[in-house]
Amino acid sequence: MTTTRRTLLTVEEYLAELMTDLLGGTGPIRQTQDVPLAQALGRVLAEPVRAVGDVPAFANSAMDGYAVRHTDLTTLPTSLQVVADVAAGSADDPALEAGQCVRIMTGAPLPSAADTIVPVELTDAGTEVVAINEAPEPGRHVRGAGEDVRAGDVIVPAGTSVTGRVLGSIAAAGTGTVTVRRRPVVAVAATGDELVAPGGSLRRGQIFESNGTHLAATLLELGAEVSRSVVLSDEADAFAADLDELADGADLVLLTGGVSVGAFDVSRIVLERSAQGVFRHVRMQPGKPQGWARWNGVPVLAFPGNPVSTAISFEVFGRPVIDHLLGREQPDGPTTAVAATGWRSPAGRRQFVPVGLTSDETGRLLATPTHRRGSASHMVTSLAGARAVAIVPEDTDEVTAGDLVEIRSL
Ligand SMILES: Nc1nc2c(c(=O)[nH]1)N[C@H]1C(S)=C(S)[C@@H](COP(=O)(O)OP(=O)(O)OC[C@H]3O[C@@H](n4cnc5c(N)ncnc54)[C@H](O)[C@@H]3O)O[C@H]1N2
Ligand code: MOO
Repeated sequence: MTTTRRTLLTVEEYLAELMTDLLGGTGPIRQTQDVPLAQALGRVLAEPVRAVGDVPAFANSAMDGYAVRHTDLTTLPTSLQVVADVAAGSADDPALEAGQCVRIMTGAPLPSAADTIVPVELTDAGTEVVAINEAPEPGRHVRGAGEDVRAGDVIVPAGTSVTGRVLGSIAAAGTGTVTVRRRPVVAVAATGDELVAPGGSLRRGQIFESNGTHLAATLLELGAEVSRSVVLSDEADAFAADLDELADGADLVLLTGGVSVGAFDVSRIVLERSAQGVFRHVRMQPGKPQGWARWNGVPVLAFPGNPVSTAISFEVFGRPVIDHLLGREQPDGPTTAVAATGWRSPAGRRQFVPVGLTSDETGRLLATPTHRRGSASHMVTSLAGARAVAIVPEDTDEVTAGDLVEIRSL
C-alpha cells in the first residue's frame, strides 16, 4: 500500500531509529585484518597502537654543536678539547674528562658523560680545540629519551581513521603492521529510467546520473568497499531481483531516488511491499523523504533522488551508519561561521546548505552558499565548491548576513 501520509520525525529521531531498528543495535563489524602501514591508509584502527619503545629512543642532540659537561662552562670564554665526533646514526659513546667535549650533530646520541649541547654558532667551530663564548643553560638542546612518549603509551586510539599524519606517528613509534577493521561492503544503486551515464547523450526527459557516482566515491573516501554501483530499473519485479543480487554479500545497500510519494517511486513501492520498508518524512531540507528496510537481512538506506538531497542525506545518515560499522570515532562536532550573505530557510525544517568558507580581514570565518540561489535540492553543481554545510535550525526562517551559523565540514 502506498504510504502518502508519513510520520514526521526530527533528524535525531530518524537517526536513532536507524541505529536501533535498522542496525539492530549491533556493534561494529567484528572481523579485523593486520595490514602493513603502506596498505593502511584510509582504514580504521580496530585496536590502539602503542609505542614499541621510548620515543626518542635515546637522549640526543637537538643542534649541531658540542656536547659538554655544563660544569666546564662556569668561566667564559673557555676552550675545550674536542675528543671525538658523533654523527646521527653513530653508536659511539665517547668518554669525557673535565675540559673535554665532543663535536655532535643533530640527532646523534648524547655521550653519557655530557649533559648540555652548545650550538656551533656560540663557538669558533674548532675541530681539535673549540672556543666557547656563551653558555646555554644546563641541559639545553638535549632531547630526552621518552620525552615524546614512553614505551607502551597509546599513540593512536582504536576507532581512528588512518591518515598520512597518523601513519607518520605510528611509524615513528616503531610499529610496522596495524590491526584494522574489515572494510564494510556497500552496494550502491540509483533508480530512475531517466538516468543516463555521464558522457552519453540525452534525449528529452533524460538526465545524467550523478548520485551513484557521488556516493560510491564518498564511500571509498570513508574506507568502505563498494561492491557495485549500478542503475536499477524502475520496474518493480526487475528492481527486486536486482536488489537480491546487490544485497548478496553486502553489509549495507544505499539506494537513491524513488522514495517519495510518486506513483512510480520504485524504492518505496518494492521495499514497502516486500520488506516492510519504513518510510518517513524528516524535518530537514533537503532530504525530507527517507526510508529504510532490511532486504534479505541486509540493511538498506533509501535516500531521496534529488542530488543535493542525496548528498545531505548521506552526510546526516549515511556517514554515521558507515562510522558505526567501522567503529570509527565520530568526527569533530559542528563549529560556527558568520553568514556572508542572507538566505531564506523553510520554517519547521532544519536546513542544510552547502557553503564555501573564506575569512574576512579580521580573521572571522565566513560561510557563503555555493549556489547563488541559496539552497535547493536540485542545484547539484553547488556541491563541487562546498567545503562545509551550514545548518539552520527549524525555528529560523531567514538567515541575515552577519548571523552566526553552525557549520559542519565536508
Ligand atoms: N507530492 C510530493 N512530491 C514530492 C515530495 C512530497 O513530499 N510530496 N517530496 C519532494 C522532495 S522533498 C524530494 S527530495 C523528492 C524525492 O523524490 P524521490 O526520492 O522519489 O526522487 P526521484 O523522484 O526519483 O528523483 C527526484 C529528482 O532527482 C533526480 N534524480 C534521481 N536520481 C538521480 C541520480 N541518480 N542522479 C541524478 N539525479 C537524479 C530525478 O531525475 C528527479 O529530478 O520528491 C519531491 N516530490
Ligand atoms: O527534501 Mo527534498 O530533499 O527538500 O528536496
